[in-house]
Amino acid sequence: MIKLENVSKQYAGASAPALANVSLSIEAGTIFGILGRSGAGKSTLLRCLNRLEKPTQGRVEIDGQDIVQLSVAQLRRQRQQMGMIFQHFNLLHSRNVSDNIDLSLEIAGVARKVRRQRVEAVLQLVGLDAFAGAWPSQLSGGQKQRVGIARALAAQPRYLLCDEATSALDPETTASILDLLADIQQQLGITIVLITHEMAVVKRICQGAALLEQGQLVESGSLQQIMARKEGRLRQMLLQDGETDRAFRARFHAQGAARCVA
Ligand SMILES: Nc1ncnc2c1ncn2[C@@H]1O[C@H](COP(=O)(O)OP(=O)(O)OP(=O)(O)O)[C@@H](O)[C@H]1O
Repeated sequence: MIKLENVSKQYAGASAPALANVSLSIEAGTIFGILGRSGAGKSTLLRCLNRLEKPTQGRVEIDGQDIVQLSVAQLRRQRQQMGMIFQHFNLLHSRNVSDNIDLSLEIAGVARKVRRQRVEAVLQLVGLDAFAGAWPSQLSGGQKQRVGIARALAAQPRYLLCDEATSALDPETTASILDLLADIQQQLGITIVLITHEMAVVKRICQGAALLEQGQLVESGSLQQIMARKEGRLRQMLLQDGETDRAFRARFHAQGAARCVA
């Protein structure tokens, strides 16, 4: 479980905090979406979860341990629990698919035989077993993101952090990557935290969400809790989204939803 308590982040020289007293919980074994406009503090929040950023104040509890207080050695171990995938994939173009995945394992000191088995297993998991020897330049955007996901999973993390993982992809590819993430969550039981500005992403795969605005938390909770708040902003956003479909409304018994849809 992830628990943030009064987390604030003030960047040096910035006139306003990127995060201001944010408190929220993310249940283990769920997919959780972080929503907000550009500059709302989404990336900063995500980076506080793997301590790429150190909060100026507050607690970031991962499985009961406040990671703000960890030593460098403890932090290195903790980071192995946190896989990350990026909007622009961040693959090394001078390495083939297998070697891109293998690199972080090699750096982590994993034995060659174990690395080979892990690379094979994650390539199979993301449906790219036939592409082990391919070069990044030979892959589509969706395939590149599958490599990014495989690379993150090779270290066997308990958490997968996704920074706008589908923003660079067309709608069809986005859907297939989201379904893959949902599938992986089911198969591995990991917790996935994703940044998105698309309500459709939340509706398709998330069990919980949070909305940030100018560094402040507007609202958070499970989708059930969000949909039960009749005046809630997230409920309104979910129902106003053009893609709102019957299945979603039925899932949360959103009476009066039709009224809300433009
Ligand atoms: N390294 C940094 N140094 C100084 N200010 C920063 C830094 N990173 C982010 N900020 C500022 O903090 C605020 C929140 O940025 P952040 O990137 O977390 O927002 P975001 O919601 O992820 O935005 P986007 O969707 O555009 O990526 C913004 O005002 C941004 O300019």
